Amino acid sequence: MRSKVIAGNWKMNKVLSEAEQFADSVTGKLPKDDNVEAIVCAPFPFLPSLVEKAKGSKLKIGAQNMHSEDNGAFTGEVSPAMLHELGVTHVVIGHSERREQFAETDDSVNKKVHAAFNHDLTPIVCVGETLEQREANETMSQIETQVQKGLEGLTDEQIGSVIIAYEPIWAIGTGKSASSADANQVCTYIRNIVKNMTSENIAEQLVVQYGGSVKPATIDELLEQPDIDGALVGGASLEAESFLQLVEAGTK
Ligand SMILES: O=C[C@H](O)COP(=O)(O)O
Repeated sequence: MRSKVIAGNWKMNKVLSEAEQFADSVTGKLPKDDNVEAIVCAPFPFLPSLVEKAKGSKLKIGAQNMHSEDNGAFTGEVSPAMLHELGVTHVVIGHSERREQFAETDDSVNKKVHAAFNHDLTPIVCVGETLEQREANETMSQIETQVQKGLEGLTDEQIGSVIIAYEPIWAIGTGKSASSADANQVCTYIRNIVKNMTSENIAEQLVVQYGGSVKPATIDELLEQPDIDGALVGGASLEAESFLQLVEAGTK
């Protein structure tokens, strides 16, 4: 059985003291259940302190982006090796905000996914359609392109350990979540794309999350769906109490 994976994506929020307070509030209270994983993907300056505070707890710490190269003349960038040495375990790749505002493409996403595996980081690969694409019935073709290109050239074993986050762009930060049935339909489709790219059983290992206005009040219904294995959560992951409720939902 696949574990449920609840990942908070703090985006560009909090200052270090608030991040540390959050870690102090949640680390001792996370459920011991092995069937749920809890991750916080935080801004770069918080990572060393959060990794330290999460030691010995169930909380894992992720980054929200990285460069695909190991090092070089890339002013302002952070490499996968830097993240790995800090003790970061996960990295969000290709979030729609990065695709839209920082010109990330399926090609750069693919390079970063390979780089993540080269440095023992688990990539959380974001895919999703705009409202215009949904209304034009282009959701599935958009998702198919993003998944196929994003995972191109990976081994079956690597594909089986990727986390894919399905995040319809119109649902992000809008308070307007996809219905659980609609979200599940796309997550099933993602699993089928991966089934066609890999050998037997790999797609069954794949963790597919839903993201987009997930709240403690809506997570149960989402996690009851057969192909939704967790959530990538922005706003509702910022408060310790709400994050704990989301992770608790993964134990049910
Ligand atoms: O990465 C997280 C998503 O962009 C969802 O953000 P949200 O939960 O604030 O809608």
